[in-house]
Amino acid sequence: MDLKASLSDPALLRTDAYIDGRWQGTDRHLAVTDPATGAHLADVSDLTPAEAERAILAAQAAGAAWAARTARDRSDLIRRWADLMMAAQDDLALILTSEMGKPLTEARGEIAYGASFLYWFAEEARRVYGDTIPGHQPDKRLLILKQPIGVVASITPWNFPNAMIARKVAPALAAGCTFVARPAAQTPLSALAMVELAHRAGIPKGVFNVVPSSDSAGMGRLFCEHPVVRKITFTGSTRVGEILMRQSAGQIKKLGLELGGNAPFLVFDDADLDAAVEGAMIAKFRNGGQTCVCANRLLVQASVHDAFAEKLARRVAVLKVGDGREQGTEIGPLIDTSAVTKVEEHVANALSAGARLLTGGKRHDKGGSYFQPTVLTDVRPGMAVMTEETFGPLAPLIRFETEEEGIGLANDTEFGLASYFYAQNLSRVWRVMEQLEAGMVGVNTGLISTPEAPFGGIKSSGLGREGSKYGMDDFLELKYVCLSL
Ligand SMILES: NC(=O)c1ccc[n+]([C@@H]2O[C@H](COP(=O)([O-])OP(=O)(O)OC[C@H]3O[C@@H](n4cnc5c(N)ncnc54)[C@H](O)[C@@H]3O)[C@@H](O)[C@H]2O)c1
Ligand SMILES: O=C[C@H](O)CS(=O)(=O)O
Repeated sequence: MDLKASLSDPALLRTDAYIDGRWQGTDRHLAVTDPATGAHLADVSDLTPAEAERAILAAQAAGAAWAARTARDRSDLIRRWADLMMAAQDDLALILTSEMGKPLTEARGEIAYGASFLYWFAEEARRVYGDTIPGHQPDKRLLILKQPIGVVASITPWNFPNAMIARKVAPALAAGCTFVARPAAQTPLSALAMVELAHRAGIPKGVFNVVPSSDSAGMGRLFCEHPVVRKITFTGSTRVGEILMRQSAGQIKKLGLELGGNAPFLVFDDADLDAAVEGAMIAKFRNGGQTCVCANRLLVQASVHDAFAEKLARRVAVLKVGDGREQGTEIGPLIDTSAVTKVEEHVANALSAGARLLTGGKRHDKGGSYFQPTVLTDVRPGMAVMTEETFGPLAPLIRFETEEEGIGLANDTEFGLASYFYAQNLSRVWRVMEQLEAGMVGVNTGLISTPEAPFGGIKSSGLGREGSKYGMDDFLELKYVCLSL
């Protein structure tokens, strides 16, 4: 498929780096391929860390003027950018599905989700309030100023190639910071289309820069070790988050870490089972199971287990697997064949230890990186699916007897990002929500992400929050002024 010819605005398909307001090519390129077909989509500039440093210096040069603009100015520019993103929703979704694989309906949803962070922080920009504090002496006046951190660098994953950048760049620019984004090498086209639209919106040169690169580790070291970069905002695995923490410790660099998950999805005996099944379908199979907040373990109270398992397996068995561009596709290809191998290994590990297959369980007949949506039951502690993030369309069911046992199983993980449970008894709802060790809890819902709410986790799932009124604080420094009259 000729992606550029398929766009109503072919100029959105950009392949060079965007630094200091200019498109800049290199003599090395990284190939972007279509996970649905394996077809070559584009060759994108592949920057070395030395070349990417130009973006850091451009962001530094642009910083003072951007911070000096009124909040209203920054707000208007960010909102105009969001308007342009929504006007280009179909093209941006086609670019996203082509490089990442998710169904077009979900890609369109991601563009709206990404834009919603721009709209949200366009408003928050104008509400960065300081404080005055009653003085400790008659001639003292105490002030609190909130000022932008400075140059921010982002490293983001392939699974939400628009929204994961939008959720970071929006508060950063709203706060008066400038930004250098290094997108995942698998999905740079979405980031480059975003910055094309930022350029059209009038975001000044140097404020938002995008540096594609296949040198993940090298770019990480550049951001961690460069003194001009004052904050790194990372979304990805806990493994890499730990590397970045170690690498940036020498400069006490501010970090925002949105890391791995292992979300429990509890179904109690007083749950509405039909609602729980629909919630599980969203929480488990959205983006083919390739989201950090996916239900990784489905914990079902024994008395309702068989009824829930039968309903769920029936729904999963008829999910339409295919190219994300085909009408009606519900499950696209996984990002690559190594992702398929991981799902296969989790299924084999569970079956060999006594789990039972209810539906799916194998690579899809379509070949490539397609996998059958799968439900296992009789899963037990000690199996890989209980401790590792599967990141694919695999729903493992685990029985539990008592509420206490269910909560104990849910919390038995190093992670603490999202969690979900279905119950109707009000006292139980309060008990469970208070005891779950997670940054986010969905009660009788499988979809919790929204810009109004703080997104983030505890334990090995990360540091900080993105979105909500709390999301601005991560891009601001507090300055205390003691004024003597
Ligand atoms: N908490 C969240 O909001 C969130 C969102 C999406 C994905 N994730 C997590 O991300 C993981 C899946 O995404 P992934 O496979 O792309 O994760 P990953 O950690 O392998 O890669 C994430 C990004 O880091 C880069 N990277 C890899 N090694 C690096 C290094 N040594 N130094 C600097 N950067 C490096 C990658 O190129 C990519 O751009 C899962 O664990 C998922 O839970 C978390
Ligand atoms: O996995 C990445 C995203 O954070 C998931 S969500 O769309 O924000 O829920």
